[in-house]
Amino acid sequence: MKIGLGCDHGGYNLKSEIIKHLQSKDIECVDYGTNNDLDSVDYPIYGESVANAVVNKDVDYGIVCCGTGIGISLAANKVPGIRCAVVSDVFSAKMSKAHNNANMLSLGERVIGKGLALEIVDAWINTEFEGDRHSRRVDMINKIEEKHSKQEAI
Ligand SMILES: O=C(CO)[C@H](O)[C@H](O)COP(=O)(O)O
Repeated sequence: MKIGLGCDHGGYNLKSEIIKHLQSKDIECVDYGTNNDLDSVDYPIYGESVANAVVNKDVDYGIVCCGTGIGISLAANKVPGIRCAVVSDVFSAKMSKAHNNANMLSLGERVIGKGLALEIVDAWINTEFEGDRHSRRVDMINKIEEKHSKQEAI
């Protein structure tokens, strides 16, 4: 499994811990920045970079972090094909994969501690999409995306 990771300054420390954790499990990580917590940067840049890597299949999944996990997930979710879930508990992490087939996970460094964040990451990585009725609903989300991108082109 290959995971792309990205963050702004507010999520840099958590992203670094997640990379260390994943690498200790021999999971390949591609880091799309940012590279420190001192320089204030704009989270949409990093949300979009990781989202592009996921839709282009450069990586299998994306994990992004900012202060709350919200802004960077909003940016990632603007890229067609991305389902990025902001998660702060283990149950939601599992469900975001099992029911929503989330291909990106977003975490808030200013919201949850490292211990919980790593448990969330493990739960998310180790949960499979259940398909069945959930496929129909994910397809419906994709249809909404298609409908609105066509409207944009008019
Ligand atoms: O959580 C975030 C976006 O959802 C950002 O990390 C946060 O807004 C950055 O704030 P600041 O520039 O004050 O450090």
